[in-house]
Amino acid sequence: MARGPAQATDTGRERIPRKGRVSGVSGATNRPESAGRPSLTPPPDATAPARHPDAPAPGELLGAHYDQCFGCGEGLPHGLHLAARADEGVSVTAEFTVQPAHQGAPGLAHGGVLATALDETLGSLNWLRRAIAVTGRLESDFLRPVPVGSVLYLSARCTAVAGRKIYSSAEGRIGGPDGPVAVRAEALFIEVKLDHFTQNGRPEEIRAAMSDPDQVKVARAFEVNP
Ligand SMILES: CCCCCCCC/C=C\CCCCCCCC(=O)SCCNC(=O)CCNC(=O)[C@H](O)C(C)(C)COP(=O)(O)OP(=O)(O)OC[C@H]1O[C@@H](n2cnc3c(N)ncnc32)[C@H](O)[C@@H]1OP(=O)(O)O
Repeated sequence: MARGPAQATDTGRERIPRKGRVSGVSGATNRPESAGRPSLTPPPDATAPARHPDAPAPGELLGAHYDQCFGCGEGLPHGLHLAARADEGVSVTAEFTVQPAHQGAPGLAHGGVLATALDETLGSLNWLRRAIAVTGRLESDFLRPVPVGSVLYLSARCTAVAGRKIYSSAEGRIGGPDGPVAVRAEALFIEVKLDHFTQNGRPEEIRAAMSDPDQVKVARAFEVNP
């Protein structure tokens, strides 16, 4: 894989050498396209991801992790309403129909919305491992424009785990599950405890979530991760 001047630090995040920066151009660097890659490559001691014994069988729907989630929640009219299905191993599929509310240019999906669809699909993989994790890094490629009304056929798989770091990749095809790839992403998710949400989320939503028995059930299922 081509590597630019970015160097991996001992934390896995890359540092751009001073001499690599473009001076005199406001906000610009000559950061190469490959700059993000080092932290998305599993370290040598990474292991293969393992499915939780209670993970849904291949073909089963995973269900939303939170009713108000923009990606998977059913409670938001303009959300993506992504419904991920377990696949073999630690992998999932999902479909997303691009709505007029998701436009960037006339008649085309907004790139940020497509990145969200990839992020959500990747995030749902963690349910198969019963790990609570948040996106640390998401690198997306947009290969084809995605028209409003199209169905994006998404698939994602977890590739490796190293401590709290979870490596995964996803792609979205249009025109059918075997159609051309329109978007793809590689991601690094970081495992967190439930208190990541309870300590950082706005209190009114946290209170509402904690008094919703269905939500508490989801949170408990994560907590009994062996
Ligand atoms: C009953 C009530 C409760 C309800 C709960 C319901 C259940 C919910 C269940 C499931 C929810 C899932 C939701 C999914 C939604 C879709 C996915 C999203 O959009 S998530 C949102 C966007 N992401 C963030 O908001 C993260 C913001 N960032 C952070 O909070 C921190 O930076 C965090 C937690 C990611 C890491 O912080 P640190 O202090 O814990 O850990 P450090 O030491 O910094 O990192 C650990 C390792 O990861 C690497 N790392 C971290 N961030 C990195 C990055 N950006 N790039 C490269 N490496 C990174 C570090 O270099 C370190 O590596 P080395 O262990 O030293 O090898």
